[in-house]
Amino acid sequence: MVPANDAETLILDLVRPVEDIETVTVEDSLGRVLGRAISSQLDFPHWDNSAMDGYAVRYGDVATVPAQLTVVEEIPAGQVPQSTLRSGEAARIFTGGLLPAGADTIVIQEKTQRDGEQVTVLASPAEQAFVRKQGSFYQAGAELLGPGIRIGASEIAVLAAAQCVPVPVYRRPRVAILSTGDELVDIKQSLGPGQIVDSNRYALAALIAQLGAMPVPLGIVPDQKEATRQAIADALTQADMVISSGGVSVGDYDYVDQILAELGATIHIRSVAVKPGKPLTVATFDHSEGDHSEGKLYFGLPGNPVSSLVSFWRFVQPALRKLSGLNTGWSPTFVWAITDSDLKAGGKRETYLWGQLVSADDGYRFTLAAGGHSSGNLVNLSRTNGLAQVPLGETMIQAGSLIRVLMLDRSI
Ligand SMILES: Nc1nc2c(c(=O)[nH]1)N[C@H]1C(S)=C(S)[C@@H](COP(=O)(O)OP(=O)(O)OC[C@H]3O[C@@H](n4cnc5c(N)ncnc54)[C@H](O)[C@@H]3O)O[C@H]1N2
Ligand code: MOO
Ligand SMILES: [Mg+2]
Repeated sequence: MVPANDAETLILDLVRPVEDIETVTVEDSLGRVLGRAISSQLDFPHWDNSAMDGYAVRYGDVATVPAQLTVVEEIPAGQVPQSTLRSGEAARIFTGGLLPAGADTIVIQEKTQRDGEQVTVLASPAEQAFVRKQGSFYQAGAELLGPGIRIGASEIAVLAAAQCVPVPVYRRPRVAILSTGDELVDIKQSLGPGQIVDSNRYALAALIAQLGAMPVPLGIVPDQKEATRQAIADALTQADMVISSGGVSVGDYDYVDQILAELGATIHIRSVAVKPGKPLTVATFDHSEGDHSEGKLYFGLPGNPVSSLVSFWRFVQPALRKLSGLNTGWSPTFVWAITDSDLKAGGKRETYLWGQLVSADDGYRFTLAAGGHSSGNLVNLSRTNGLAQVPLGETMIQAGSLIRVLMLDRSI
C-alpha cells in the first residue's frame, strides 16, 4: 500500500498535460485554462483620468486654501477636454473623465463650494490626489495573464478590457468512464435480484465536468476478460485519460489489472494506504503499440461508490487538473478545522470521514455526517462538503481537536 502523499506525487509525475490550443469567445472562456500568455497593446489606465467626481486643478493653485478658481470646462466620462488648464482655473470633472492638459490633481466635490463660474477649494488635497495615471496599473506589451491559469470572472474582465478576442485555451481533456460489474444496470432499467444502478458513472462524470474536462461515459462492462480488454482498448482510442470503477480488488472477477498488464500497460500503483479507497490501480501506456494509448494515464478506481469518489477527490482530481494544463494548484485544498465529533479510524490507512465543514468566527468547524461511514453508503455522503483526515497510525481524534479537512468543491 503506497502512502497517500507518495501516491499523489507519483501520479502527478506521470501526467502529460494537453498541449493543443483552441480558441473560444470571451464569454465561453469561463472555467477554461488559458493556453498562451496574454498581453495588451494598451496601457491601463489608457490615459490619465479622474477617480472621483470633483474638479481637476493645478496642485500649485490649491496648496494653500481656501483657493478660488474659475471653472472653464466640464468633462464627463467619455469626452475629450477642449482646454489646457492655466493657473487659477479648474475643470468640473466626473469619475472616469479624462484629465485636461495642465491639471495634475483632483479635488473631490465634497471639499469645494460652487458659486456660478467660481469654485472655492476648502481643503488642500495631496499632490496628484485621485488621478489614475496612464499606465500606472499595467504598461502596454507586458504580460497581463500567463498560460496555465483557470479563467474566472476577474480574468474575463481583464481579457475583455484588453480586447483579447478570441481567447486561446487548452482543449478540454476527454476522460473515458468505464463501469465494470455484472451486477450493474442502467439508470432506467428495473432492478432484478442482486442488481444495482451504475451510479458511479454519473458521479464520476459530474466530477470530471466540474473540473472543466469532458466526460466520455462508455457504459457498463461485464466482468469478463474479453469484454474488459475490448472496453479498455476502445476507451484509449477515445480519451486522454481513462477511469474505470470496480474490478480492482482481489476477487476472482476483478480483471482490470490483469487486462491492463496484457495490454502492455505499466502498473505504477495497485493499492494505497487510504480508507476508503484502498484498491487503486494507476497505470500508463507508455510502452504499448498503437498510437492511441501513448502516455495515457489509467485509473482503476474501487467500485464501492464512496471509495470511488474519495479516490477521485484525492488522486484523480490533481491529475486531471494537471492534464488540463493548469500550472499550479493541482492538489486538493486542505483546511484546518475543529471537529465537533470524535473521529475513529483503524490506524492502518489514512482515513477520510465525510461531513459538513462550516466557517465559524474562529475558523472552520467539522461535523461528521450521521449514519454509517461505510464505503457503500452513498446516501449520507450527499450534502457533505469535507473529508476529515485521520492520519496513518491514529485511531482516535477527540471532539474539540484541530484536524485537516479536504474541501470538496460544491461550487456547482
Ligand atoms: N478479500 C478482500 N476483499 C476485498 C478487499 C480486500 O482487501 N480483500 N478490499 C475491499 C475494498 S476495501 C474495496 S474498496 C472493494 C473494491 O472492490 P473492486 O474495486 O474490485 O469493486 P467491485 O468488487 O467490482 O465492486 C465493489 C462494490 O461496489 C459496487 N459497485 C461497483 N461498481 C459500481 C457502480 N458503477 N455503481 C455503483 N456501485 C458499484 C459493487 O456492486 C460492489 O458492491 O473490494 C473489497 N473487497
Ligand atoms: O478501500 Mo475500501 O474503499 O475501504 O471499501
Ligand atoms: Mg471486487
